[in-house]
Amino acid sequence: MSPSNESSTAAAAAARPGKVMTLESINKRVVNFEYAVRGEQAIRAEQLRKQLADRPGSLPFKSIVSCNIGNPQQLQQSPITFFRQVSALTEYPDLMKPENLPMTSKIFPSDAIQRAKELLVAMSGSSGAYTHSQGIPLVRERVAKFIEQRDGYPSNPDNIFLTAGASPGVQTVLQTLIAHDKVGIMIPIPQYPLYTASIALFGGNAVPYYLDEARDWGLTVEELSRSLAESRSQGLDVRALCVINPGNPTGQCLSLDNMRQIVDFCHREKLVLMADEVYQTNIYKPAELPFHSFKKVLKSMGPAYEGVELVSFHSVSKGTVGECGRRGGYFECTGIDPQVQEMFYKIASVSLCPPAQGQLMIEHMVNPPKPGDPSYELYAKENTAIYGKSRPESLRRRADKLASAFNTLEGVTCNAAQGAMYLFPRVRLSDKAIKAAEAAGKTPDGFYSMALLEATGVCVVPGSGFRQEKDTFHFRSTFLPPEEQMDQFIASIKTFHSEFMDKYR
Ligand SMILES: Cc1ncc(COP(=O)(O)O)c(CN[C@@H]2CONC2=O)c1O
Repeated sequence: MSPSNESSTAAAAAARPGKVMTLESINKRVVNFEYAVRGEQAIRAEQLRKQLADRPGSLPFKSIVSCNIGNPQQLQQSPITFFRQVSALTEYPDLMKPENLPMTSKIFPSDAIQRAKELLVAMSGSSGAYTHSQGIPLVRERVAKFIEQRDGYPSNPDNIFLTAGASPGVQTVLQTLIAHDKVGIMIPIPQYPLYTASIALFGGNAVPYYLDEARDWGLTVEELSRSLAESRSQGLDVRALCVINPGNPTGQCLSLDNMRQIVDFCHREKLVLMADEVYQTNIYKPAELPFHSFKKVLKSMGPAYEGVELVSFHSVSKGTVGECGRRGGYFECTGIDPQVQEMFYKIASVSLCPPAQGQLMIEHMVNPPKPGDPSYELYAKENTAIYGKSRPESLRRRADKLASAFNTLEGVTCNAAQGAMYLFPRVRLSDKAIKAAEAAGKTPDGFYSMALLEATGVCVVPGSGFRQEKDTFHFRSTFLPPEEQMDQFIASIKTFHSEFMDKYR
């Protein structure tokens, strides 16, 4: 190394005596963004889970109940058998070799074997191979067919991008939209923190519009207009409106009229509509509030709305599939400039491809066994057990039972869940509790949620993690614990709440 290089190296080392990467030196956006669903409570819950494993009986409860995350299979929701049979066969194709088929056919139904063979061909022979960056063409064709059958309007596989869950799809679109630091993205409050976290990471501005708790978390165009006018008056270049339907954390479902108003609003105000529809099969009032996709609503409004730019997101993480860890999702582009779609493809190609097994799970979700297939009877039974159509289904019962229990608690009100998998009760806390929270350096609902965890093992997410009306306090809980555990789960919350309220009167 030449003397001048040596001196520059020494100077560089002297200028930075410690680590290259420190909280002071790394990207401030990374330091500053927050994602509450796996925040302080979740981290503490894992510590307590480990303590219980290492020292059983050392805590006032026997187990941690993770109600902080919509993770159905962590709370004993069983996977759909057919989906796992196909996954197993695609992961170990030797099972389908002629010499093994007599044994395999005793365990795997013929339609699972046939589906696995078909999908292996679509994946150039192995689930270990990279796939097309936009996703396996056959799977995208099946997603398009599912969308056509659901909505009654054409869908083009070339406008569909398979992703490692809906999250990276949302991030791809936000990253593409946020071209400078004055870009605004409208998000609901309360909101799922994927949006605020991603907007912050990409250097944009979250533009809040408030859902109305008194009206079942209703969304009004008046509020959208207020929020948009205010942010534009502040010089923001507002480019998109994010809608989560059914809502997370609030569980509301939009009416058809409300959806038409939202599409018209985006049309008038030239906003990209980002429709997060990952809970589209978690619908608990199908008669009064069935799910309508924004794709269908937009197309039903006729040629005057052809120019509206819509991106719709779906996932295998929710509904009766609940395969969160497999990382499967997709987004469909409607009215998006083809050259911009090429940019989405370019972003996707940097990560090479979404997980193959995640893509296969998408195929199973949109193309499950049909009546007459050997696996249909079992599929229909399993699907009904989790989310029946003809009777009050399990998830719906749990949602109503837990909401009713919350509404019996002193100072608590809770809207019923119309969809999704969460309840978002409001807790009215005493000044004494609020002061104790401040003294502990926590938000009031963070203080309450942590006390709940320490006393009962129930892990929820403080409402502050989703943002909320000023001076209101909430927490978000899933209603996923198995029905047979619900009574004990509710009893522990009731006991805790009564003791907490007495302590801080
Ligand atoms: C509204 C919404 N959109 C997107 C996602 C991302 O899903 P995938 O990336 O897994 O497809 C979630 C996940 N829900 C989180 C995870 O569990 N609890 C939550 O609130 C969500 O609630």
